[in-house]
Amino acid sequence: MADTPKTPLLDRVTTPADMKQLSDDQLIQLAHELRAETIAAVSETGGHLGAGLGVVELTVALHAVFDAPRDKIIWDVSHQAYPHKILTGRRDRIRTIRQEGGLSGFTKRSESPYDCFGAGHSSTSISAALGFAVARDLGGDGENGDAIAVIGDGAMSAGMAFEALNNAGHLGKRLIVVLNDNEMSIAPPTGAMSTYLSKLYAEAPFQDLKAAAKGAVSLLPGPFREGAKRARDVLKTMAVGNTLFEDFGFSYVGPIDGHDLPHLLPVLRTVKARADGPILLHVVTKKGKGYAPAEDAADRGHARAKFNVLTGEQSKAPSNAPSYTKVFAKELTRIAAEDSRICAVTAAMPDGTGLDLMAERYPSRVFDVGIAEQHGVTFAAGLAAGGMKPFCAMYSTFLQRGYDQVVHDVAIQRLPVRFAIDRAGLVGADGATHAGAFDIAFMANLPGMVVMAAADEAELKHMVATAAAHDDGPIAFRYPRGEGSGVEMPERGEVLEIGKGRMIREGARVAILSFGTRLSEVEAACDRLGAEGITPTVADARFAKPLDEELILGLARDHEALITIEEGSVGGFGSHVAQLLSDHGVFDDGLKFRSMVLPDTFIDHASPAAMYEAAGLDAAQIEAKVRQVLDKA
Ligand SMILES: Cc1ncc(C[n+]2csc(CCOP(=O)(O)OP(=O)(O)O)c2C)c(N)n1
Ligand SMILES: CC(=O)[C@@H](O)[C@H](O)COP(=O)(O)O
Ligand SMILES: [Mg+2]
Repeated sequence: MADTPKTPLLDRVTTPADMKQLSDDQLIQLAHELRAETIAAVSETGGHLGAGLGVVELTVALHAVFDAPRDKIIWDVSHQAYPHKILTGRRDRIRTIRQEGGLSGFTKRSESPYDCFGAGHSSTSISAALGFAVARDLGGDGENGDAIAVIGDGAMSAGMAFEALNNAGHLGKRLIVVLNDNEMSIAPPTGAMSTYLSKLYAEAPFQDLKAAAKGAVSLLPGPFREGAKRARDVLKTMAVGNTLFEDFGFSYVGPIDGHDLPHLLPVLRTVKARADGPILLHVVTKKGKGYAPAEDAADRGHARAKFNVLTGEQSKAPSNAPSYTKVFAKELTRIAAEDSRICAVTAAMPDGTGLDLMAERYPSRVFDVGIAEQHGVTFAAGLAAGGMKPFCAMYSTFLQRGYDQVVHDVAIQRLPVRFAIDRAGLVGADGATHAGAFDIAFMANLPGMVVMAAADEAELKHMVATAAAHDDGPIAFRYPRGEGSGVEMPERGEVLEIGKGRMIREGARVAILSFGTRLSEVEAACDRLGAEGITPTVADARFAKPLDEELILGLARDHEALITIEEGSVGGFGSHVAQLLSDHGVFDDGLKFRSMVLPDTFIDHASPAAMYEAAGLDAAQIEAKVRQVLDKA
């Protein structure tokens, strides 16, 4: 693996059509080359590794058997789609993946006709595939292709996947669902569904079937001769019967070894030849397959920084500042030691939210509900109603999925659920699907919801303590991905007064009211302006709801101009401040008001700094805004 991989077959494949010329033996060789190329590419860029390695053979088989882009192959989450990208005309750009201006780390319709449906969030593939199947049958775009959803066992834990199965079973359309079961989510999967899937292949005569299938294929002189008949026999033997999926109206085929192309190819060919309704093919794979440092890692190489291919060692930028996630998790664990009613909920992100730290100490008070944000929020509401103090720790972008539950189950009932909203703002390489752009707007609009944003990691510590102490209704605090700014850390978080901001520096003429971690950029801008004698006042709002009315109205009264800034979309903090000023008739007195928010576009992946520059929210653009309101632009 140290040398540049030799890829004679991969060099011949510029689109999946080129694979139709290859024999089954050559497809096996192609899979080897594709795996080597995937490892080599991700070692140079970083990104999602383990899931892609687990579906190398499946990717080859699907593209060899089906005819994309006429047939629609829909990758759930699509973090496993790197091999698909390599085979579908993007090999020359695969080393740009997740970099500014480069390929997306997920499927994206605007990137390629082979990415027929974009993703990033999980468990959407069956619904989308069913939509394609129905559109096909209604003559939508005149195409007649198959719709194939490839969904992982983790993604299958989500309610949305079952809503789709339920609907698909009822409609009875020809639809192919490939369940890629690697017994892993990002962390080991939890829940009854995971246990059920494991039982399916533990109980099936898996090895025997595998041998039978191999035998059937080896009898064939050529890959296609009598292939359909033989594979049909294989299929007949393999259908297990009485599975949950059959009760949903699907034909169930499997489980089969997803790394065994001589097994996979004839089964897929037969599925293609014979499916006449919804069919679920249960494929068993290994996340990280074929690369020891990934296979041996606890997360099976889910995501990696750039790494050394020989050793698997990752390169990481050195930093002394703690990550926001760790600060949250440590403070919560400290408080949990003092209060046995503190508990926490994660939706399949125990490491990402830091709750694995708390789970080490208090396993019975940390709940991983699977990829089930909707359930997670209502479960937290139930915990709160039952007298516990739940922290619902979710990434901003994934909390979107639980929004009705936030409104209906938490806010309307004024239940004291504490929302720890991680990955708030622009996250970088994961791009638009993962940007935490909307939570300020969608949380602060809810009556009775307290909404805070941490300006730095010390502030976050205070906000965790504040949330723990807040029993009078729901409360949310947001913080970004990555490391803090290295500020001095208090021993323990202080409980903040609800609805009170803080003054950072007193100046004249222009006041900048910051909500969240743009504060450091605001300070940098003011330092530069100070050299020219322009000295804005700076305040940290801390709360978007309730607003610190005294502070804000005072700033408005004492300055010619007021600028708000936040790492969120329009409709958030700035809008609430504008409403307050309007309610108090402040604009009538001639205040110049500017609200700096994310632009009304989805910003493509790049470094967070580059994304904020594109968004117009960096120090230089804050400086320009101050000059502009002072007519000194
Ligand atoms: C709605 C939503 N919640 C959480 C995530 C984060 N996430 C990305 S991949 C993943 C695990 C998916 O597991 P699985 O579907 O089994 O795929 P595998 O990585 O095992 O191939 C999770 C939890 C997400 N993408 N979307
Ligand atoms: C595919 C997916 O949704 C996750 O793997 C996500 O990329 C994790 O993001 P963090 O790296 O911010 O935890
Ligand atoms: Mg999985």
